[in-house]
Amino acid sequence: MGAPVALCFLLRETAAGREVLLGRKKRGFGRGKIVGLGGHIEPGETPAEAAVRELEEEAGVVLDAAVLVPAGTVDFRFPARPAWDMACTMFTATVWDGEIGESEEIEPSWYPVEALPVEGMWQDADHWLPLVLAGTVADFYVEMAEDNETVFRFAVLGQ
Ligand SMILES: Nc1[nH]c(=O)nc2c1ncn2[C@H]1C[C@H](O)[C@@H](COP(=O)(O)OP(=O)(O)OP(=O)(O)O)O1
Repeated sequence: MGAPVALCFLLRETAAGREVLLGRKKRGFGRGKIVGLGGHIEPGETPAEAAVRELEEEAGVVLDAAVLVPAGTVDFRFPARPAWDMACTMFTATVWDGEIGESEEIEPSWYPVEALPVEGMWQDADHWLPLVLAGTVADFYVEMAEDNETVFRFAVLGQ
């Protein structure tokens, strides 16, 4: 299993349809890519606690762990670079506080769920993110190719 990370997708209803909060990574791993908000789970933290902490650090979002809705997991594998392997626990939330804003790490933006910015995301995101946002709770498996960019294998393990 890879390093434990937690992500939380905020969802809001607008006149134009449902939108999800994603962010452009400004530094570090995946720099330049549009990603889910979240990050590494620190020792002693639950995935929900990590999601709450990361969303505040990255985008000023104030969440109550009790409102997080479990949304499955993704096992990210990078066989050519195993140090990048990550075991990701996901949540969604429709209730939060705080003023959403940019941090040194992430530039957050709302995107229509029906028109995700897949061109700017990791190439695997198109396989699992639409399912997650449609409410499918599953354990996804993503294995990247030698180039660490294209998808070698994708599987939905449990629903
Ligand atoms: N193949 C992949 N597809 C994808 O869509 N997101 C991926 C991915 N592999 C990793 N990620 C995401 C999950 C998570 O949002 C991010 C890794 O977290 P970060 O490196 O941003 O962690 P932290 O916020 O803890 O950063 P630091 O504080 O800089 O360590 O990369």
